[in-house]
Amino acid sequence: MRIFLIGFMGVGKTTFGKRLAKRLAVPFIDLDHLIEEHTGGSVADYFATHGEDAFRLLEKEILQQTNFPENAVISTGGGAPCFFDNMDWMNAQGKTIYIQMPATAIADRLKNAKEERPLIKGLKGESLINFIEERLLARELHYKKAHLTLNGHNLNPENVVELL
Ligand SMILES: Nc1ncnc2c1ncn2[C@@H]1O[C@H](COP(=O)(O)OP(=O)(O)O)[C@@H](O)[C@H]1O
Ligand SMILES: O=C(O)C1=C[C@@H](OP(=O)(O)O)[C@@H](O)[C@H](O)C1
Ligand SMILES: [Mg+2]
Repeated sequence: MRIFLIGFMGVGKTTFGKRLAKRLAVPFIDLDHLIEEHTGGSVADYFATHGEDAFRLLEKEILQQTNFPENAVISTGGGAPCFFDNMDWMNAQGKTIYIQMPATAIADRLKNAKEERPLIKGLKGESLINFIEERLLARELHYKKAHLTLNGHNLNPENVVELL
């Protein structure tokens, strides 16, 4: 089975994706990592040099033009499902799993992981939480189209296996 993990920055898509892939004994693929292989630099560098619009175009191209294995766990960047027809595309190509967490918990997770995330780099405290709350509200329209929703607080590969 081809599984796409989606959800806001910091909910643990990359971390949990690796564990889930290991449990299912299938390859793990991170979309941001594919983009970085393609550009030869970091996502943060790409944002800084080319801006978000160019990143979204590239993200779509890499997502929709990669021949993902039939059996794989793919973690996506938090914005990927929210641009172009990426969410419908993923829903047609595999099983989509939305990892859900409240904004305050996401802010906690992101406190020490901001540098590599250009959208939140300069934010802290209330302004970080406010930014996450606003974006999450808009993005959930897309995230909620996922086949399955999991609580990001207690992710366990065993539970997912039972749901598949
Ligand atoms: N289950 C977890 N419990 C606590 N911290 C976690 C957990 N999963 C991920 N993290 C931490 O949260 C941050 C974001 O995780 P990451 O997997 O990169 O999320 P995403 O890919 O969704 O942005 C990292 O610092 C990571 O170490
Ligand atoms: O939410 C977003 O728009 C982004 C999330 C990041 O991935 P993670 O969700 O893995 O942090 C990365 O793709 C880029 O910084 C933009
Ligand atoms: Mg990630």
